[in-house]
Amino acid sequence: MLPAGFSEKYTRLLGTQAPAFLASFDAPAYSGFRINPLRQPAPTVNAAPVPWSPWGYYGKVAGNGIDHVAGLVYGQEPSAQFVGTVAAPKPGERVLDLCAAPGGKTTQLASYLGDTGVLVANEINPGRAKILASNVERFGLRNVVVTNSDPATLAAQWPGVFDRILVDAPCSGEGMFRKDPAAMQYWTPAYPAECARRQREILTEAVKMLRPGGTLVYSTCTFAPEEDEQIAAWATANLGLTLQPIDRVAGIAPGRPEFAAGAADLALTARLWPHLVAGEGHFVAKFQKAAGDAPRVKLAQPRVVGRAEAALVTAWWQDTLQVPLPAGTMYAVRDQVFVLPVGTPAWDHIRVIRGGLHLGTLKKNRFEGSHSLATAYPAASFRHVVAVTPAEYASYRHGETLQRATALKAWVLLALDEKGFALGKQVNGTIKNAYPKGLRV
Ligand SMILES: C[S@@+](CC[C@H](N)C(=O)[O-])C[C@H]1O[C@@H](n2cnc3c(N)ncnc32)[C@H](O)[C@@H]1O
Repeated sequence: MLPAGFSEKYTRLLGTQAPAFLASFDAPAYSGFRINPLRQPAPTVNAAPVPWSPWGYYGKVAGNGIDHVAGLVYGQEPSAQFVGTVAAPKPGERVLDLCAAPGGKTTQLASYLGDTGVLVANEINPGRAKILASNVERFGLRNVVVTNSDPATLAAQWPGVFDRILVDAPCSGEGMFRKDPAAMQYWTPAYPAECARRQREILTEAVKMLRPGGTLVYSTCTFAPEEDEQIAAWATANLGLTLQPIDRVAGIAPGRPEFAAGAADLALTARLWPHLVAGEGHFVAKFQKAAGDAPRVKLAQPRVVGRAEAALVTAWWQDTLQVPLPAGTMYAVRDQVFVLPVGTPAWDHIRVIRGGLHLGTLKKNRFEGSHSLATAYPAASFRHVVAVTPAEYASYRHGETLQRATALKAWVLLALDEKGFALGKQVNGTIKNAYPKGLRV
């Protein structure tokens, strides 16, 4: 049942449209997924496309299925996919996804960037930041830096640094009531105003990090005018931002100027109403920051790996993969080796969870490649690919070893249906399990 006060509020706001809006809560929620355009092979999809999302489809993905585990798909509610479509980074840009966990929009923004530029995906909550990093790894992303800091700390370090910023704000979540009824328990008539206070704080910091002329996309999954048009009106009045038009398709409605002070430009924002689109509730606004002189960006300078360490990495790589080591600075954090995405800004005061592609771990006189490589590179990039059966796939993900009667002694990629999902070390006919403990099921 909808919370007390909610139906009255929207009956008042929506007038003749209110019955259709309220009736939509009795219909089932939509689910969707996106395929990963950066990975091969593309999964076989037998589903209707989401009209506003280039890689999006209606339907569910199985969490333990190979397409999900191998990072070929990401489950994401269809309306949420519109946010990435509006943000659509251009190749080579430096992009910030400020409120990023669990990573739906991050993985979508990365699909636009391809393997170019740098995407900083930040999440304030430490537990959620780990989930974000895990999804970035599963999706095989190489040019993503995952951070776990608050917006003010980031803004102090990164003034004017980003070409494009997404603020997918924490909100009252009214648009998800149908998908996740538990979200209703937090709702009170005063909750949207509380959320709006936090959204203004986040946007105040976000805009400091945007370069002059840069693009900021703000989104919520709520219907509340306090968090939608009223925030957009406040941002244009106070943050030097100008609203930009959004291409609306398939029932996506314009924002409602009358829900705020009435400024006509609020109609440039977009609303996804569940009685008008095949999806849940969402709001999106796209802004441009006033032009000006771009500040000089100080780039990250982590500890570059020494010659002897680099030789260990290169030897392991050449034994295991038949594509070149990725371009970019190879650096180490203690014994962990990463490749820094080109253009990564200096991160001295920021908590970095994953700074680009994780190559692996330096051990005594040897190197061991990271699980990340299993999804960052297609099967054809590996020298040794071991095809597994569905039963072996399940047992390996459980932590078991596998047997193969060959004399091969090498790191191998394990693949189900040619979809790589894990590395393993084959010695004396046994493939030792290298599946990360945190991912075992
Ligand atoms: C709507 S969710 C983000 C969903 C994500 N963009 C996605 O597509 O998977 C909002 C996120 O903002 C985070 N958050 C909460 N308070 C915040 C704050 N004060 N500053 C920045 N982020 C915050 C929450 O932890 C949550 O992960």
